[in-house]
Amino acid sequence: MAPSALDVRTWTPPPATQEKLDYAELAQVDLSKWPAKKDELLLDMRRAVNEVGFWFVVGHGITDEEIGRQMSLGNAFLDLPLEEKRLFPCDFKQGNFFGFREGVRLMGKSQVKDNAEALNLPKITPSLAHELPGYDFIAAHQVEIEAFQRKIHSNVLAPLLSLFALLLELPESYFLTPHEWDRRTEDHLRYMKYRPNSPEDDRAIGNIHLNGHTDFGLVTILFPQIVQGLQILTPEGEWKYAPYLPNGLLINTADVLSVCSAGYFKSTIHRVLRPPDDQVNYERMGVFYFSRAAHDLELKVAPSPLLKRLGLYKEADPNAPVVSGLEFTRARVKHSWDRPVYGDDEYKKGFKVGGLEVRTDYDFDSKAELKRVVA
Ligand SMILES: O=C(O)CCC(=O)C(=O)O
Ligand SMILES: [Fe+2]
Repeated sequence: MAPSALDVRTWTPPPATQEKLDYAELAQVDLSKWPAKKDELLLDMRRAVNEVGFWFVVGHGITDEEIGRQMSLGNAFLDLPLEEKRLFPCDFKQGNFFGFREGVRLMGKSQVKDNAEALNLPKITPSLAHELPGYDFIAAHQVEIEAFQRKIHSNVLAPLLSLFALLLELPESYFLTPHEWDRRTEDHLRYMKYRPNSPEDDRAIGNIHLNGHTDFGLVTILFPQIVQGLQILTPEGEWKYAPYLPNGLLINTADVLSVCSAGYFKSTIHRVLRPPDDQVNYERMGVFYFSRAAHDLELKVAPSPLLKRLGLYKEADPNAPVVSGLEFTRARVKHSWDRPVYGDDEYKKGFKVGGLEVRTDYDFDSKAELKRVVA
């Protein structure tokens, strides 16, 4: 019998690396303290966001089985024939990231193509039904994908957004209300797979599978990744590997939260390298949830008492055009992805949307330069 959309082979994780890598020391925030031990959790969060800008969330209630099942679904989808995956490509001309992203761009000045592919799925909710890519495979698994997305939203995103607001001494609902489940946002669940490169290709691209970058939304949730490669730029200006923590969700703050907090929450720079030798021949399957700006969010500094005391608050210029979350995100995606070469010189120039200048050059050689950027 021909395989049907309902047949999903169970994905099995490759073995952990035995190599001694230089790992970042990351805080762990236990979300089972939410909301009963809110004050304690706020202290934990303050430490986590101010240290590296990447931290682990534990006690979130999402099981290994649920995560493993999503890895299996993502893996099965990305193993479909290319013609099928190509049915609903991301419309980069419009800065629309929903759909399939093929590994077609050339990496910098090399002749090597991007070795990663991804499928980005909007929240499965009526207000965004028109954005859901119409694959039979997704339709066949829609109910469980929606349930997983909803669980991420209620168990992880909602408490985090509330805690960000409380840290800024804003009403708890400040970020959450515009990003409630049913509201239109550019959030997406992503299945992403890097396929092994030949040693020659990796040499040609300096072993970099994903250039240094920041993420475009409020916060990114990375499900456990056993195949090493992700590196974080620490406040000391050093690239350190993100450790693997079973059932720990890796969290990082991103551009929109940085704009809304005048840089109090840093948009953390990270990149992905060729895996260590004992994992280099495995595919690197990943599941992520990218929280992105609500369509109607105004990109401006929040009127936070903390930011005011720190001298970071700046009232928006009443004559400057208001940039919406939708405009910002679409411009950001278009700038990054609507180009044949990944990370070319045009890309590195950054771009402007409304009165907002967005920096996109995170390729450095010297430690001094790294330090300047993260300061
Ligand atoms: O693959 C990873 O570990 C990170 C991917 C990432 O940073 C991104 O897609 O923005
Ligand atoms: Fe990223």
